Amino acid sequence: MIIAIDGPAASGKGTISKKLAAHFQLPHMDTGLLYRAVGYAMRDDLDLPNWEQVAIEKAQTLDLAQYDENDLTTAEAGIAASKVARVPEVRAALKQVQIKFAQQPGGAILDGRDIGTRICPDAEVKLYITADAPTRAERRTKQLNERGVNVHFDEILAQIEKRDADDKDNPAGAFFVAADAHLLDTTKLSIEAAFQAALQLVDGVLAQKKSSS
Ligand SMILES: Nc1ncnc2c1ncn2[C@@H]1O[C@H](COP(=O)(O)OP(=O)(O)OP(=O)(O)O)[C@@H](O)[C@H]1O
Ligand SMILES: Nc1ccn([C@@H]2O[C@H](COP(=O)(O)O)[C@@H](O)[C@H]2O)c(=O)n1
Repeated sequence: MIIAIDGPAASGKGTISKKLAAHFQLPHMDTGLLYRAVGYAMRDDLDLPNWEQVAIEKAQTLDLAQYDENDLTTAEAGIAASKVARVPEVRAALKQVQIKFAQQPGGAILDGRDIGTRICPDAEVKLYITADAPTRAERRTKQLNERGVNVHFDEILAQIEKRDADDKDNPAGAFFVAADAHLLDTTKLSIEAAFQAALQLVDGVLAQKKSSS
């Protein structure tokens, strides 16, 4: 079974994906980390005249295991990720990694921006997790502050809104709600309530598929 989970920055898709993965005992891939790793690897190279070619080479030779997740989950790495994500050949290289992960026996859960629309268009279940931008910024600010990173709500909100807009109008991307995705707005939900709502949606789709097969 493949579960595809998409949504905007800091919407809680990773949190829900990890909990669903534990529940269904499926491997999980946070595909944003792939783009973040390429962005982080490019941190000193993004001003080079040939930065796109350098990014393509880094994506084609990416070994995610070589990166520390703390380095990848910074606001700066998110901004760099959004930039390299606009290069079609970077997306093509990372698509191969994602498809290989999705096709392992028994299935998988992947979360990102284009999982239901492009990477796994035939996924059994597709969820689109969202929350309003101030709520997402508040959660991300709290997350970074708790890690000792001194950021303010206003700057994080501005970054999230810019990243959402850039991702949505990325001509190389496919960040939109898949026609067969189930929408879940977590703005007013606790983590546990959001997980239970997601689980209910997944169970509902699986029950419907079982009864019609
Ligand atoms: N429903 C919720 N209520 C409160 N906090 C939440 C909720 N969902 C997630 N969070 C918190 O918000 C932060 C961001 O969540 P998470 O990393 O799951 O988002 P994401 O969509 O995967 O982010 P990214 O865009 O970076 O991939 C985390 O600190 C998480 O614990
Ligand atoms: N499937 C994906 C996943 C991510 N991106 C780009 O990476 C950025 C960081 O992603 P997070 O999920 O960690 O926030 C994101 O803003 C996108 O630009 C992507 O294009 N496709």
